Amino acid sequence: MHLNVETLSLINGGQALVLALMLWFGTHGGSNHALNGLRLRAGALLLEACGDFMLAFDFKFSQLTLLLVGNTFNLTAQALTIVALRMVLGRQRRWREAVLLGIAGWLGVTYLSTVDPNYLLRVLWGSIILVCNASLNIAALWGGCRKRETRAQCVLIWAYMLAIALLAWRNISLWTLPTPLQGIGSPSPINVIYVFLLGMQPLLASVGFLLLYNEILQRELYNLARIDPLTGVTNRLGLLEASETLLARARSKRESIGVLLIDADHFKSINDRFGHDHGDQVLLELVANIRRMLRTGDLVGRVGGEEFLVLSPSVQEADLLALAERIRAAIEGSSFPVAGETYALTVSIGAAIADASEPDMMAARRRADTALYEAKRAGRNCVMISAS
Ligand SMILES: Nc1nc2c(ncn2[C@@H]2O[C@H](COP(=O)(O)OP(=O)(O)OP(=O)(O)O)[C@@H](O)[C@H]2O)c(=O)[nH]1
Repeated sequence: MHLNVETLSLINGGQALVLALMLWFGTHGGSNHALNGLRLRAGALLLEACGDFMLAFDFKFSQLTLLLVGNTFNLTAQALTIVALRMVLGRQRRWREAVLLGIAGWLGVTYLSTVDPNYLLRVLWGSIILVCNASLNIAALWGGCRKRETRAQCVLIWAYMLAIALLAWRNISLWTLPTPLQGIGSPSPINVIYVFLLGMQPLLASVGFLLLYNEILQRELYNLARIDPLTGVTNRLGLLEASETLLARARSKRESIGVLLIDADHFKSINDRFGHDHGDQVLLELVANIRRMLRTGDLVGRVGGEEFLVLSPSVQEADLLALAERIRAAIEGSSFPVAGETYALTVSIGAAIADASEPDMMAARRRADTALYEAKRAGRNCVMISAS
């Protein structure tokens, strides 16, 4: 089968246009950085389509117009794609690098076409710009690749690396030919792979964007279901899951887990006196105080209202009591700013140890609850531990 450049460009342009419309109309109805990134990618596809259509109808344009305008479309599309990817990932946009790369690409190609025409060097220069492009995208994706929940990022990094390897292969194979210019259009394996992937590029990159977007949505949903929106700490569901994970780890190490139930004393009076919004601010301050007292590996979550749970792995009773006492004293010693006044807040704490042999954490939670009840009955602002 023989396809000329015009036909290939028409197919590519049509593909990019359809994808641009799908992405644009399929992402309306909301506004956040990831959705805006997808829309920017739609804009880039539209420019790619314009560049391809110019090539498809090249007989309508002069060589110079084709070169200058066509490259402006393509290089702007590449720059927009870099920024769009960063937006989808929630990173800083960094327009400057993307724009500078586009300008360098445009100037280089223009110079090698008009001032000092050299087709081979132009191919090399275009490849260098594409490699820089791919590298900027890899840099944006890099941070997440180590985590298991960012598999789409890893896939995209591999895809960009493969693109760099192919560009290197194509250029090395061209430059090592006795007559490199003739090799550019020859049906060698690398040229066939290159043209095939170049043709699929709008589709492949768009699928990559959607995979990333899907992954980001999954992560947001996961967090929304497990994070308390007011205080930003783990909620009940998150605590339940974390409890099981910690217990499984404790079993394997034959260690125990400390459980603390922390409840603010007379919190209702804050709401009654200052209003609910100020009560919320006090809760935030309370969580910050608790967090400051925890070791790495300890977990704090909100059980509900003004009650918090701390899970502290690998502790004995004495360590747990010391931790609870530190938290209690720190809160008693802090002044909580409320509506221009300072409020002296105290907490009552019920403590319990979950033994590694326990089937789940529920029994320890209940014991900590009983101890908390005793602390309240004993006059509040104190720590009680339950017998295991
Ligand atoms: N501001 C605010 N208040 C909350 C929130 N959740 C629960 N509360 C309030 O916390 C108060 C808890 O009241 P109580 O259960 O009577 O407990 P308390 O006043 O702290 O008294 P003791 O626990 O017995 O010391 C209620 O007034 C709830 O409205 C919240 O998210 N924000």
